[in-house]
Amino acid sequence: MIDKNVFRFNKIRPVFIGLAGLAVLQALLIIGQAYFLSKAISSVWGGATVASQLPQVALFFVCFMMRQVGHFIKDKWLDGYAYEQSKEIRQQLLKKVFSLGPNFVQKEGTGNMVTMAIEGISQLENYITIILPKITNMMIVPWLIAAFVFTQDVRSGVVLILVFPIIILFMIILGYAARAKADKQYEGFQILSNHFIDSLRGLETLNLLGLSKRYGKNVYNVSENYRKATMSTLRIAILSTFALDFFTTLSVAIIALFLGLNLINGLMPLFPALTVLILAPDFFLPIRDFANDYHATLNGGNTLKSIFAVLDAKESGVQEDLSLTHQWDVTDNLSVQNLGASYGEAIDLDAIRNLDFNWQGYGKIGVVGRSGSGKSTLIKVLGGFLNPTPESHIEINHQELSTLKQREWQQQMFYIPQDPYVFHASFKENVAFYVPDASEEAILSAIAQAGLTDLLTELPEGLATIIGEGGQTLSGGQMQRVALARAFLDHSRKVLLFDEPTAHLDIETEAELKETMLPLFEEKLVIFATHRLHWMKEMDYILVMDEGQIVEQGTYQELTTRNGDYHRFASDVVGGQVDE
Ligand SMILES: Nc1ncnc2c1ncn2[C@@H]1O[C@H](COP(=O)(O)OP(=O)(O)OP(=O)(O)O)[C@@H](O)[C@H]1O
Repeated sequence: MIDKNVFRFNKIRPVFIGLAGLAVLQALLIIGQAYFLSKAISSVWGGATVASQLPQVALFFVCFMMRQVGHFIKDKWLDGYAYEQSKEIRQQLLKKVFSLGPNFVQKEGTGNMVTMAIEGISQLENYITIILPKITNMMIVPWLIAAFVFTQDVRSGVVLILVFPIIILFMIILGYAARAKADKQYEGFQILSNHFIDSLRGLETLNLLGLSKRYGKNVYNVSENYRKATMSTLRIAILSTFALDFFTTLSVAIIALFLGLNLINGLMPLFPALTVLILAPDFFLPIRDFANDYHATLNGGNTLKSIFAVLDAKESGVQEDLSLTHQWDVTDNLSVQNLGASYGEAIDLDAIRNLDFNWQGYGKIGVVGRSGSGKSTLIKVLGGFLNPTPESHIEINHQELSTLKQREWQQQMFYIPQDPYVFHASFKENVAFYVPDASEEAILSAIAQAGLTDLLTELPEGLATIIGEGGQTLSGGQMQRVALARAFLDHSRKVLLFDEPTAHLDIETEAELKETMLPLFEEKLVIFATHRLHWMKEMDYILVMDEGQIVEQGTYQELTTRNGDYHRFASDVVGGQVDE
């Protein structure tokens, strides 16, 4: 009934103890209410004056008011707790997603992760504020009421105790059916989220290909499936509410019948009969309350399970403490042997394998190869965004590492992917991303070096213009130049990993930028993956990749004089066989 993941919330024990205390108090107040009300009515019935019963009526009101105050305090307290917990879990979730990296998000689906962090967390709040108190009430309140009823009329107590397990049994049977439906509904929800984000991202492509209508139909079908799954879960939820209402009303009616017959036959005085009759609906109230939100319990349970599954996801690759306390310099050494990596266990062939190379100090290493040869994968492994296979050997300054996901390494590294991300923030903030306290003068100079001055003059609010999604949109080439401007601004990072940093630029623009980029490469370790061979002349060393392996390596001189893979690749490029 209670999802065991709940016990992983912070400070949940005191919460359960508090809820249990409040449930006991509530049960006592319910009993008090019934007791004083029946006392007053039965005394007036027995001939006492109304005035003489005023103290009983006042006590009834005190119990009634205290119940309401109890509810209010409980709601306030749980709201605060739920808010704190959801904030904490959201932070943990984001931290975990960051450390699991982009491949994990890609595998799980961006839409799914977004809805989990937003909608999922609000369901979790719901679970804490609504479901937990209802479950605790259900476990405590009926038993205290039943105990009191036994002191008044044993037969009524027996009826209550007999009906309770029948209702629970019914709930379990319906619960099993509802769980299967709720699981299906949750799965549908995840598919819908992924489909929706996917279609928003691909809107431009779909429009261009004239497929937006067909794809729209696809989203419609997925949402229809989700609607059907929701309706089917609701059907079971409504059925269970109806069944519970039916049984509880029937039980109250049976008790009323017994009490009525006893009263008519003079076997029982009015006071206990009235008290039991007032208490009987309150005995069933917690279970009815819970049943009304049973559907939300299942959803909350599913969300908890998926959130904690992400939090428990194993981060492959242990974080050894890399002892690199200074910025990369001429004395430092990077060596990889038998390096391999894959994107998932299901994929048979590793995206890269058996890579060996060794580098000391500064220098420019070019990585070339056909599309799909593994250049980006190598850069991702070197950047620590993708873990290598367990057979790989990586060493920095002869320190063996199982992954390059090392804070000390990543903090001195600068990475430009094929499609750099521009955040929804001002132009200035985007450029000063790595150096937030850079002076305006330095930012303007970096912008000029990246060839973005023209864009800046066109932006309505200059440096303060919001760019990125929801702001001024930039072209692929402009985004790459923003990423380059970030690199021009940050002189402290000595390791540059570039994955086709100029892929979205035309040849003329690239030639212009190349002049400003080359000085940036001085006194740095640069690993530069590209299709465009003219960069290779500037490189100190070249790795030629094909089908996930380094097929040739050496200096530009060596490779151009040798009639090897580089030569063949270069002639294919010149001959137009390779898409540049
Ligand atoms: N996210 C991913 N999930 C699964 N497989 C992938 C993923 N990214 C790349 N691959 C596969 O890994 C192999 C190497 O791809 P990679 O992107 O490293 O090549 P590349 O040389 O950088 O190509 P390009 O120049 O087109 O970017 C390819 O077979 C590709 O299909």
